[in-house]
Amino acid sequence: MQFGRTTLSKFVIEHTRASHGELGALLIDVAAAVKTISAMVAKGALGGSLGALDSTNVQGEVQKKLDVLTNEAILHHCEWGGQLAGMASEEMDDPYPIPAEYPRGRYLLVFDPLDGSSNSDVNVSVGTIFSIFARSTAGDAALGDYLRPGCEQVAAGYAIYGPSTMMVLTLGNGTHGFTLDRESGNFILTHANIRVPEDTREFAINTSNERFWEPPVQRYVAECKAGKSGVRGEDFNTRWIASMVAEVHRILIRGGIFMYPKDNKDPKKPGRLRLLYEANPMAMLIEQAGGAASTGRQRILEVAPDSLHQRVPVILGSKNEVERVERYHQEYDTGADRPFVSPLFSERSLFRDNA
Ligand SMILES: O=P(O)(O)OC[C@H]1O[C@](O)(COP(=O)(O)O)[C@@H](O)[C@@H]1O
Ligand SMILES: [Mg+2]
Ligand SMILES: [Mg+2]
Repeated sequence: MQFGRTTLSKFVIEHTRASHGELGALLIDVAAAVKTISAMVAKGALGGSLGALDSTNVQGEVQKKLDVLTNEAILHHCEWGGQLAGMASEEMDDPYPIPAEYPRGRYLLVFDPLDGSSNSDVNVSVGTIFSIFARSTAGDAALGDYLRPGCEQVAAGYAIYGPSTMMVLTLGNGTHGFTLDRESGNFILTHANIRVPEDTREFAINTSNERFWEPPVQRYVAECKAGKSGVRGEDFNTRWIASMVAEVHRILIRGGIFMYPKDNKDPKKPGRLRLLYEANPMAMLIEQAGGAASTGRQRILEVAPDSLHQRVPVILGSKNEVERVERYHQEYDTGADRPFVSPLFSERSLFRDNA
């Protein structure tokens, strides 16, 4: 390591003086968990942890061995430090109380321990996503403490386990990327103040769901696909990795739009991604980098959660494209995208034989 470079530890302690370093100490524990997970994931088939278990999580998804192991890694790295009032995760039905032998703090840590876990068996990038809220006092968290809108997050971030391991972090003052230097074991600030380009010609969506999307999303994607020959007048490129972390990372680095929109595939699910530990932290990171994050009808960070594992439509990335998709939703909801047809000439009109 070259001395003088900014490590994640130095950065977070310097930027959390207002919380007397408590939040910084928690983030250092999260970074330690990330290093453990990075080593675990990098072992691949040699680690004996690939493949599925017989169990399902609260969302009815088959758990991978790595889903469970990475969840435990975060719990055990972060439970003892005295900063936390509780934790909640994609892989646990209910919030995790801090064990009796450890002191309580005022922070709540909510996380997706392994995002894109179906990709771990095929050696494609996966990640960890986390979100941090603060209570006004230290003590054990109640369920209601977790149900806060994303605009109240005090920090959010993700780790990406790709060719290199990175942690991307926001404390509400820009979005910053740190690359793991495996020789020294330190995360080094390599991407200060990341900015998402406002325009893009790249979109990411799982097009196998096209028939289930709402018309505004169908309209947007159809226009991108029409390229030079359509209303956009430019060709677009498409990407789908099926790891939200990898998609968001690409968008932070070179722009783009990512959509997992509302669809009618399963009426019980208003979206695929989970609000508290996927959408909210990514929305904060993207907004802090100058991008936008929306459900199509509302800023994600303003959605008031009503349950821990609630799902939400997600449209995020380059500002001008996200705003265009929002406009298409608005035009659809108000009927402004449909030509006006006088009721006199509609199906059952005065001028038709309605008998
Ligand atoms: O398989 P699909 O429907 O394309 O869904 C992909 C999406 O699901 C996720 O893998 C969900 O995350 P988990 O792996 O944590 O359940 C996202 O990372 C990704 O964007
Ligand atoms: Mg996930
Ligand atoms: Mg997951």
